[in-house]
Amino acid sequence: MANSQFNVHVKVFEQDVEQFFGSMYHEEDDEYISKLTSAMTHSPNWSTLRVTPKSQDQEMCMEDARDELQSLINDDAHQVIIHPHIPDCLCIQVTGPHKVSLLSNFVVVGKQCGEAVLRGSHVFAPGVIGTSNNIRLNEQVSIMANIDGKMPKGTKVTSEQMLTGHVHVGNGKLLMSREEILQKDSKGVAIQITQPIFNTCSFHSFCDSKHFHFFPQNLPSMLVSHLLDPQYSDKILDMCASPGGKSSHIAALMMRQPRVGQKGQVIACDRSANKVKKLKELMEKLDLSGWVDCMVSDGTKPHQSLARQSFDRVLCDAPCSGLGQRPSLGHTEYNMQKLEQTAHYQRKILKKSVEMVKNNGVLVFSTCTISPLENEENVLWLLKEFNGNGTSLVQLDDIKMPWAHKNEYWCGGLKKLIRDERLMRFDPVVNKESIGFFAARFIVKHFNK
Ligand SMILES: C[S@@+](CC[C@H](N)C(=O)[O-])C[C@H]1O[C@@H](n2cnc3c(N)ncnc32)[C@H](O)[C@@H]1O
Repeated sequence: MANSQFNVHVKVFEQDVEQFFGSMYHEEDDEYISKLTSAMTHSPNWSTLRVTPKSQDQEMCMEDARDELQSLINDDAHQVIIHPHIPDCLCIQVTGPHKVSLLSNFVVVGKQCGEAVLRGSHVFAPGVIGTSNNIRLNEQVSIMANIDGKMPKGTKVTSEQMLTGHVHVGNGKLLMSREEILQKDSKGVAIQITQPIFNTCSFHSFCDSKHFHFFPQNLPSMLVSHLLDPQYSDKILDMCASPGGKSSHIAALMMRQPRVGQKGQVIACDRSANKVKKLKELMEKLDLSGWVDCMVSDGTKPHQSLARQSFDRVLCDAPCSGLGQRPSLGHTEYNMQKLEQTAHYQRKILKKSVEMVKNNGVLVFSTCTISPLENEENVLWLLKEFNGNGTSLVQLDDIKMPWAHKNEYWCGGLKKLIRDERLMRFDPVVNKESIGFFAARFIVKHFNK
């Protein structure tokens, strides 16, 4: 049963951030902010997986991929659909919010764990903070997410404590005793979700059928690699590549392009050595090591082995505030000052990204946030910084963007850009199918003097 009462009373954004968004998004809809905060606590209504044939020589037949995924899921309630516009995307509908009854016994989890449950995960032992008294193995319990983060681990919790500061995120079956769950270094699934608020098939890592890899990836992230439009012989730089979703997608697209010229290459960089190690492991698992080279490189000062103006295409999928991620139980770690700092940091990486692109090459910039400081404002900054008066000119590419924002929530100079439909902006209020996201594609020219 759908629960129209799923109005989670959490503060989604800090007050100054909410005020700022309010000042940016107001013209046609003065209820926009309340719609936005409600949308942020809800799940997108599709789960999406990217499909890649396991062998380079195998044809990409989406009907076969859909059938193989459907049999892998083995559940008629979750129908797999081929996305009507994205050639390598399969979708599974998310239903909800469902009405789930509050039970007398419960387990309290941290905010992040609660968000993971809303996104389809079971509860893993490290995410548990406390429990009600006398919970028993195999019984049904309610899962309550602690929002303020103030409850100490190991608390025996009373129902009165649940009246404020907690959100009911689903019910499940207890698979471990209280002692097992709360002991140090406890691992594994502690509660198996049986009654989710949002119901979907959840995939936490990629899975395989006989002929296909299925890689869980959100819909706009998939579009980014299509926007980059990699060709078979391209040399491509991914400035911020971990955990590797887009690098692996770019390589998968490249290898299926007409084989003109020499085989190309993706250089997948990240600042963190540990993340680069995991990136390499992922590329090996996906049989992409022959296409993707992974290296430690800080985007604010790229590694000296990476020659300037040598890449056909550069992706700057910048570290961001993540304010588009949903369902969310609050993005309150970001105030305006932090948003400004994040946008500033992105500019440093963007500037270096421009330097790495060949003359007449392509740059794609993307974030998973809805903060205009990091998105539209950074686009305006980039166009001004490289306006051709110096040694480089950066221009928005003259293509119509899929999913460009058609509604004019934006004011001032930004509105013109939106009208031009040259920015891809997923808005959680408008785009029910996805998280909040942003991307833009540029052509870079250099005048070497
Ligand atoms: C949005 S994530 C990238 C997601 C990735 N493109 C994908 O599709 O899987 C941003 C990444 O940037 C990395 N990062 C942060 N600062 C960086 C820097 N100065 N240079 C390179 N990478 C950086 C972080 O480690 C993080 O993994």
